[in-house]
Amino acid sequence: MHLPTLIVITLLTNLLIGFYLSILYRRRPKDKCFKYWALSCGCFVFGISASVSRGYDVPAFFSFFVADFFLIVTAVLVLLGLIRFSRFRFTKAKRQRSIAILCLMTLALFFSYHSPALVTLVGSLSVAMLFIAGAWLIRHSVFNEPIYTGTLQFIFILHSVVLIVQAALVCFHWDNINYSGLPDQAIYTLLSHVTLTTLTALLLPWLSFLKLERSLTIKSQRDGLTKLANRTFFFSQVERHWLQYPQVKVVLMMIDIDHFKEINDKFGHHVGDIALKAVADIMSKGLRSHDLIGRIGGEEFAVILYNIELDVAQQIANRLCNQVMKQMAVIDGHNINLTISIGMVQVLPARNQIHGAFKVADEALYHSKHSGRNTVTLGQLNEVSSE
Ligand SMILES: Nc1nc2c(ncn2[C@@H]2O[C@H](COP(=O)(O)OP(=O)(O)OP(=O)(O)O)[C@@H](O)[C@H]2O)c(=O)[nH]1
Repeated sequence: MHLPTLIVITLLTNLLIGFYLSILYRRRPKDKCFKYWALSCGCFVFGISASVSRGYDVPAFFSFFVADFFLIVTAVLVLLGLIRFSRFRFTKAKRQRSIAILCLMTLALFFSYHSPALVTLVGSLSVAMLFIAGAWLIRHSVFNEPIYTGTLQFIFILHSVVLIVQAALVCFHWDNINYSGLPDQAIYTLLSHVTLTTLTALLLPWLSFLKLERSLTIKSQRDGLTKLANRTFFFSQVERHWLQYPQVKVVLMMIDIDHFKEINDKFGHHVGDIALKAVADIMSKGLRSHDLIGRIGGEEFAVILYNIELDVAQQIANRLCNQVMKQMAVIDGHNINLTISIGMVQVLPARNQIHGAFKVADEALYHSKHSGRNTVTLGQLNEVSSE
């Protein structure tokens, strides 16, 4: 492809992506990553435009030092955006070390711009190093989209390889490099460099949309106060599991806080909320990570214990009652003496007992309430028996 045309297309694409990212940043100023990535597109356009001037009668300070400096800043801004995006812990020590390395790169660039070969070597290796750091950063950050982060990591590594090849070509043709630019062979590495930068600029906003979509999905599935599954999500998960694993025995527990209205009336809703969160915490910590816990009403919870024997489930239910009684005696300085009542039933999903199971567990819970509360009642499909 005709090089000037490709460069013009790349510059225009980067300008458009930069403009788009700046609009995103204006709409969501909390997401600082967009600001850094928008600025990085701008710096890239400026850096490449400055380096294009190498074929003309432009001072080497501008066409080499300024151009390569802006390309280094481009990579730095991409990394800063990634740090913001992934909430990577960028400690003070790491920040100081990074600033020191950047100062060294700038100094090396400044002292080498009188030699076209040396400045190109320093510029290429600096940007390659920054992209290796980017790949490392992606690897050590908590991203939830393995395919896209894998692609991004691959692009970063490929980018570093391309720049290292460019540096090698410079070493190889050291004496042929003059102020009008790189040797012919390096044109391909330059092309790869601009293409990979454009790909990165395209992938980054895409990644952030996936992240936003995921966080909205999680919000729609969770109860805002306790962070447990909300009613809709809980029942959809139960149905899904019931259909997917019809042979797995499960135990369903319905859990209700005793005399919760009195706690609200006596101590206020604020204390009631703290108590709800504390009960949810006790359940989350006391159950296995694959069990499903949901807040299905104001002070009512439901739990599905998967693949469990009935006697073990009963022990767990009794333990929960005891833990709540002991740990919830005093909340926020008030003696609230909170307890819970539990109704439970064992179900074999294959027998299509879902709806009946909730009814029986509810009846068992009702039985617990009427037998003095702070107790567990085991229901059986078609009959209810107190423990
Ligand atoms: N603080 C707080 N209270 C809530 C919330 N959701 C529901 N409630 C309260 O929970 C109380 C439930 O009261 P009831 O249904 O009478 O039940 P109870 O007082 O626990 O009595 P028993 O269940 O019979 O032991 C009501 O006062 C609701 O206002 C919430 O998110 N926060």
